[in-house]
Amino acid sequence: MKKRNLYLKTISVEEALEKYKKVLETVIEVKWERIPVTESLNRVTRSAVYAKYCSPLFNSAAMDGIAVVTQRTKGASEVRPVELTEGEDYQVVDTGDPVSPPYDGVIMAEDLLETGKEGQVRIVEAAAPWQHIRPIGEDIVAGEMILPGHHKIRAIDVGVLLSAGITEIEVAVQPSVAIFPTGTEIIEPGETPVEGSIIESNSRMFENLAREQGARAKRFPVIPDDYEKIRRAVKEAAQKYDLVIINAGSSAGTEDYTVHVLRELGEVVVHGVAIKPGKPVILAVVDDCPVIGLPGYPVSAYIGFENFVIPVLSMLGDFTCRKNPVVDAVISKRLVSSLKHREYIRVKVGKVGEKLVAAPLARGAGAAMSMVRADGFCVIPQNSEGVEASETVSVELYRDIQEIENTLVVIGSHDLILDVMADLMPEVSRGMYLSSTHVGSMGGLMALKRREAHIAPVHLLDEDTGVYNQSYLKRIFKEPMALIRGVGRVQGLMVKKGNPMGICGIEDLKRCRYVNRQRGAGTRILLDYLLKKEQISPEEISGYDCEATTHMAVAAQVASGGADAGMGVFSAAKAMGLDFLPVGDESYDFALYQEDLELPLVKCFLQILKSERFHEKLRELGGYSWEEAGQIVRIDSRSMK
Ligand SMILES: Nc1nc2c(c(=O)[nH]1)N[C@H]1C(S)=C(S)[C@@H](COP(=O)(O)OP(=O)(O)OC[C@H]3O[C@@H](n4cnc5c(N)ncnc54)[C@H](O)[C@@H]3O)O[C@H]1N2
Ligand code: MOO
Repeated sequence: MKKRNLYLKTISVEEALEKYKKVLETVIEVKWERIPVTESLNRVTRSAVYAKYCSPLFNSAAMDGIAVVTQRTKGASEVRPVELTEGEDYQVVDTGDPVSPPYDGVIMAEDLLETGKEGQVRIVEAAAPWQHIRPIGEDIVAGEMILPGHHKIRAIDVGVLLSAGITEIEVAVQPSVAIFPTGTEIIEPGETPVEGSIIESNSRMFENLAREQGARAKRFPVIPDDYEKIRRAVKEAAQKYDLVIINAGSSAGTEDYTVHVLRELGEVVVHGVAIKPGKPVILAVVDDCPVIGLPGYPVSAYIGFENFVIPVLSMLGDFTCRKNPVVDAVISKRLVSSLKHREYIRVKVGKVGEKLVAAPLARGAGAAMSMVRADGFCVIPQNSEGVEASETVSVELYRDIQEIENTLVVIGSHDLILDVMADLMPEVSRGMYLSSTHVGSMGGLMALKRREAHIAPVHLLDEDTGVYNQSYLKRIFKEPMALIRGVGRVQGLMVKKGNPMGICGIEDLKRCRYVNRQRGAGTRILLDYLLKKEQISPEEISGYDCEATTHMAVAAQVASGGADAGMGVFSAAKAMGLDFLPVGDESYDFALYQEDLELPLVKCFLQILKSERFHEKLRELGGYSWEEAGQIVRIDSRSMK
């Protein structure tokens, strides 16, 4: 068996960083260069910058009008106007023109009266000395400090530097970063993947993250898992670049060479940090150059970059580490975490009433889409076992709070139409968004009850009446509720193309591997109802306990051969190229408090449901009906008693 590389994961992020910084302080230093001010945006000043010239450079008119000898305007009033003569008492000036002795004040053009004579004006109010004159140095005085050292130059700074006569400035050299993706299974984007190929993506994410920080990044082609090739690349890059990032091969795999290479070439200061995702980070130094090994999984890679690469770039480029705003939010479901590490859980955040609500997304280190969907990270500290639903947590935001406040929070049963609606929301009403989290119909109603969602999409069959949704709202809520009618949709069994198992109905599930939905999902309730009708017990279904949380996840499981059948909507089967055997029609509606019907976000939602654009999309997806979409059913539980 090939040698594995077991690493420690007990050191905290802070300890690891401190240890690394201590070593780096002895080997790296910020480099400086002089550049034109016109190209200095976002660069960092070395030391304080002082004005060369005053601004304004001379006493100047602040208004269009005439520059006057104020002494001669004395006593002017409505009853005793004063007439002034050009060349003697005044001179015509425009805003910004110099005003020099004997002139010592400016009268605005609109305060001048005609006398009918060329070169003469009449005034009815005296001018005070220095009136409407910007004195020399009013804005900037020569010798005054304009910017301090270690300051990131902004657009306004560029303007002021130039007005003060500064054309060149000494700034930190932008750190240069070499990025090496590694892995024999990794192919370049655009190449055709075969089984086992992974399309290279991390290096491009690093490249852009580094640029966002103000560094210069050079991305190299993928290096296969070959000790010698990796060694040569790192050795060479460490001579030429300020920082080297080597991606993947950081953990315990038989072909994870990174740490061995770095040990041979230099010093590995840290391997493994108590952080999840991102554990197998490597912090090393080769020939006085920091070399950081980041894990291969995209989320781990991102978190490793934020926590370790950015601080090192800040040391190299004299940047201040950018910090995302941290807010308090209520977590929408229980989260269990290990005591051993700090965990970064991606969350969607929305504002319902006065509180911010964070809904956790997929936790896997490979779930890059969870980062695309997320509005921030909920950070569960090391030594914490997790948090209960409705507890307050800290969320590090990376989306604008204003956008979050303009987001309709939809939590409940999943359907592909929610993605379509989220796409249409800003199109129908600019600046409005929709975020959806999928926890099943009952989960959605519970979120609504805790006032953590605006809207809960539901499809819950009342087994006694055969009517969908209404009886559940009456039973669960005391408040006046409303049901916005959504779509009718066909539920059915999804099976592999050509139906190789010859599945015809519920009875046939007894002889195949099934993939179920999670407890509380309407689709699962429908299955239970159908099983009961056919007098089949869940134990007779192999895979009854195997759960997926969305229609698409069920369809993907069947498509990949992980299961023979699963239940879901037609559109999911179509999207995954599966055969579909209808078992019934159901109503997929939206529950909310009646008082929320007036919210602008809800009005926009209603508008979408009734729009032709939306119906067109439903037609494309297939398997839906929408005659009643957008109709409102008011449900008042008291009135039924
Ligand atoms: N026995 C153990 N196995 C693993 C451990 C462990 O402690 N013991 N740690 C796990 C953890 S945690 C992580 S994170 C990963 C890190 O793995 P590596 O850094 O060694 O990376 P690889 O195994 O080469 O790749 C992981 C994954 O990421 C994909 N990948 C790699 N490079 C790229 C790229 N440039 N762009 C996109 N995706 C990339 C790669 O194909 C793999 O799917 O190790 C666990 N294992
Ligand atoms: O560190 Mo790994 O990123 O936990 O999955």
